[in-house]
Amino acid sequence: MSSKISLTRYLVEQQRQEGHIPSQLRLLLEVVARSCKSISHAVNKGALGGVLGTAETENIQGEIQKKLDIISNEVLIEANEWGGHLAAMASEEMEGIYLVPNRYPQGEYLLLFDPLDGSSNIDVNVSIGTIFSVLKKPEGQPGVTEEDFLQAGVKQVAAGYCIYGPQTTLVLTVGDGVAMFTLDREQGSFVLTQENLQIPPDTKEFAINMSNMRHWAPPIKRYVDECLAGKEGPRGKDFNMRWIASMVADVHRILTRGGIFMYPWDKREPDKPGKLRLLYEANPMGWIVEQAGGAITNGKDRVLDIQPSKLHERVSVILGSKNEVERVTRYHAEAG
Ligand SMILES: O=P(O)(O)OC[C@H]1O[C@](O)(COP(=O)(O)O)[C@@H](O)[C@@H]1O
Ligand SMILES: [Mg+2]
Ligand SMILES: [Mg+2]
Repeated sequence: MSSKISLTRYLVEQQRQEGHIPSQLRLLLEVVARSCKSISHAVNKGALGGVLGTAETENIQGEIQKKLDIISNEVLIEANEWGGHLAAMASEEMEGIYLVPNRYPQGEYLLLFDPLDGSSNIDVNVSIGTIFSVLKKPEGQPGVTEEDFLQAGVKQVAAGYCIYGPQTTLVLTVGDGVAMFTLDREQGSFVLTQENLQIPPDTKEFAINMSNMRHWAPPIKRYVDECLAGKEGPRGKDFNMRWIASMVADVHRILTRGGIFMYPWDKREPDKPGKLRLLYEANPMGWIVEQAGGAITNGKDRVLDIQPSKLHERVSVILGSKNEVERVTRYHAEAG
């Protein structure tokens, strides 16, 4: 790239030329990006910053929190409660919604996030990330309630993630394709490094936690069995497998070179639709994937059309290269 375009300049251009980003949303996204930069610094310090290890507390999902889960949550809350033009926030790490202090006029937006995705990888120095989704606060009433957050993924006005890996990279959509920004540590700013990302429709790479194979539903087993059969099987080609156990890292790979990612329903906890959370994991990642020409379903329906019924709702996720996602979804339909 000949001239460096910062995230700020990119957003200003989008606002001016395309009319996609109202100024309040632009400022909000800049605050989120600044928070991700702080989290990235904390991740980089690792043991030197005292951020590794477990905090000995549980979140609402019954998961033991890591120190970095809590630190990242605090960074996002503190930065956005004063600077983000928000009415309220919701997070994987908080049971209820977080109302920003009263101000006039009240912020128009709702921010949802998974402050630290891939927690099991924190202490082993493997890529982790932050996922975020922005909704508009429904009009017509002064306060904010949890119901205001229960909007289908198609209503998102911005979505993104930041991956803390060998590079810190922020990926963003406001509904006009997907753009990628790399953190320039010397300058301290995110610089545009790719625009209009496209996921190839076909792939030879799948991502699923294979240790759960015995618990899967038949359509998932059928799909993976066919991949494993390789050239000699019905697909007539060999497949490769990757499972990083950080959704951000698996999705980032798929955005870069294609692939399919699955965290489906399984028999371990039959009453749960899946492991991943609809509002702050599946919906933002799903919108990014769709904006890059990919697809996301829960095996049956498009995830972005699901009407949520609770804040921490879980969902089965099949996302990535379009033809592969359609195949897995068809296998579910054929199995009834
Ligand atoms: O350890 P498992 O069961 O393979 O689960 C891995 C999945 O869990 C997650 O880590 C869940 O996210 P959190 O770390 O935010 O709870 C995903 O990022 C990842 O895809
Ligand atoms: Mg997560
Ligand atoms: Mg998390």
